[in-house]
Amino acid sequence: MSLRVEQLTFRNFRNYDQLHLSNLGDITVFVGENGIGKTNIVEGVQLLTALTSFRHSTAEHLIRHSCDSARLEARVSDGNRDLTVELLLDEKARKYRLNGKAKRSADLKGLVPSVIFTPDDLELVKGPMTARRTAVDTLGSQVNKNFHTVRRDYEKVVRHKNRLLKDDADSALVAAIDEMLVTVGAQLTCYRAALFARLQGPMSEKYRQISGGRELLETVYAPSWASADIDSLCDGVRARTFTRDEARASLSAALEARAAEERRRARALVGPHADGITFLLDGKNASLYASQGQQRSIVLAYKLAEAAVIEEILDQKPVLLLDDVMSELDGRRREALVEAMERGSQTFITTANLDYFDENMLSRANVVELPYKPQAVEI
Ligand SMILES: Nc1ncnc2c1ncn2[C@@H]1O[C@H](COP(=O)(O)OP(=O)(O)OP(=O)(O)O)[C@@H](O)[C@H]1O
Repeated sequence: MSLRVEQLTFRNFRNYDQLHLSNLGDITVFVGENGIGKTNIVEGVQLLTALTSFRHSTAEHLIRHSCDSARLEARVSDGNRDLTVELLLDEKARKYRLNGKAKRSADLKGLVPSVIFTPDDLELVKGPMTARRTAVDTLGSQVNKNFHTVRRDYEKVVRHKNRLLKDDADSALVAAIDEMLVTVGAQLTCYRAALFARLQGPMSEKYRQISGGRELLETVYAPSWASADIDSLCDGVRARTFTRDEARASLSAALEARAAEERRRARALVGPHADGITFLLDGKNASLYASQGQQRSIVLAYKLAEAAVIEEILDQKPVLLLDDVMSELDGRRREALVEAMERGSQTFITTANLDYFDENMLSRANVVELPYKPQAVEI
């Protein structure tokens, strides 16, 4: 059985002086006026489950104004195990503890996975490539600790390389960092490609359900050494996977071919930070051609596929965090979400208006009305 969040306690987190929520059931709906602190709760749960914040918040943002530190705690249980996950924040550090023992965040990844869905997620389709890479990497980090470590190491290598190129450093130094880039970059590319291969099927299938089978959704993962020109990507490339040695060889060749250009532009152009991820609707780039409604459906299909992949890899249903998204979905898309909840994922939902929820769902939910001044909330 999957671990579920049973209790939440926040101290000096965002606008909460104290927040204590107990007896959390399958579905909890937080309802309240704009600016009351609904999203803050979802962010807190994400920090205690996915161990990251979709707002990419710093300690300064997370700690309640004029306080020095914050503490967040989740009691989780699967009926056999009772665990306490804590996050302690101050200006200098972000420390996690499990049952009182200090843990690196990498060690807790995947313990209580979550999938978050917010209105800003439209960026996943219409935003820059980096939004799609980040989404895939965040998922990868939850399902595979090594993915998390390799991605962090890779980011350090690229930062270092960019510094060298900016300083017009000696070519021996650039060659040395390129060697590291090939080793770490090939690993990251292989992890991404493998994860993508798992996501593709469920994503297309969820989209088919949501759209009533009217359009075909495909996803293309193009490593930085391949052409980013969608029109030139044949079916073979769409489905491509490769071994680590093949990735190393392709990365090395691309680095060599573009070395002069990297020197001229004084930045790293080859490597997983330049990989392309594209959604295609009936063969056309969805970022450019899909309507707003189609883009929303792609995001929803992606999120539902994420939940399916997490469950498949970790054998654990992820917690669903739905921040103010019900109002944006039409009946068919809402049904797809409700169906995912009914498959047993614990769900936290925020809304300013309960009218978007059907009676049947509300009757099964724990509805928490946040008070006007929610500094101290005890439920
Ligand atoms: N570090 C902080 N210290 C104190 N208050 C904060 C801090 N960070 C954010 N807030 C407050 O939290 C509130 C916003 O909370 P949140 O984003 O959760 O609102 P919401 O209920 O989701 O609103 P909406 O329905 O408009 O999306 C704002 O009033 C903001 O001033």
